[in-house]
Amino acid sequence: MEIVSKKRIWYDKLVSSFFETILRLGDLMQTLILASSSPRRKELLENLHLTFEVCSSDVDETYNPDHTPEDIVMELAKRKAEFVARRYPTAFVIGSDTIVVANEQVLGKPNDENEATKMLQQLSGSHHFVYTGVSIFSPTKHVEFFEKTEVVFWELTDEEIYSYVNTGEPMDKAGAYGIQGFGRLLVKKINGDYFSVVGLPLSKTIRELRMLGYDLPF
Ligand SMILES: Cc1cn([C@H]2C[C@H](O)[C@@H](COP(=O)(O)OP(=O)(O)OP(=O)(O)O)O2)c(=O)[nH]c1=O
Repeated sequence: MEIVSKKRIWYDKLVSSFFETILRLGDLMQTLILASSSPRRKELLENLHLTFEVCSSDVDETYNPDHTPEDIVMELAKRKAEFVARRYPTAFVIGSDTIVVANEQVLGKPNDENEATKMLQQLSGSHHFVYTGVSIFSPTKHVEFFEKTEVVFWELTDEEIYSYVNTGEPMDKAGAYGIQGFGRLLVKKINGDYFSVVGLPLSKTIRELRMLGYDLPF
């Protein structure tokens, strides 16, 4: 009788340590997913030597123009992250969205070179705001936030705008410029987070990830 119960105890211990090991392995294998097709966002995370997957989310990006810019970017970021988080509920998923706001007008990505030229004419010689919304799903929680950065452009000549549009750089970027590329030559100064203009407020995103329980290697 005593032998049976000792065997039982030994067996129970074995089973529980097996499950503990599985749980610990689960913790070790935390998966991070960037829900974006933006090469810039991918590069920003890669520069931190983080291990992550990229999963673009093909969501509808229409929004209610009566909403505030911060609500628009957070809503779109959430849509992107949620789409991927539904498929991978145990992962940490980051979604992000960037828009440019000049004179209360929202500028997204230009549809053609003509539109890019008009956007740059509008930004020339004045200031605008870049809003980036971030939405992060953890296996148990969701957080979202936005960053607002002021960017001031030099007065641009028609030739400058023409040759910048000809580089092709404006075409997949909100406001028709990339501050990380040739577009840096159009910028007189910025007030706020540079990385947010490129598409992902890095330090705040990493801080939020850590608070959600994601183990970072630094
Ligand atoms: C203002 C500015 C925007 N951008 C980019 C960042 C974003 O990629 C893009 C804004 O479009 P988004 O719709 O935010 O992103 P995306 O379509 O490129 O990628 P996804 O929706 O899959 O996440 O503009 C720059 O790269 N540099 C800049 O200076």
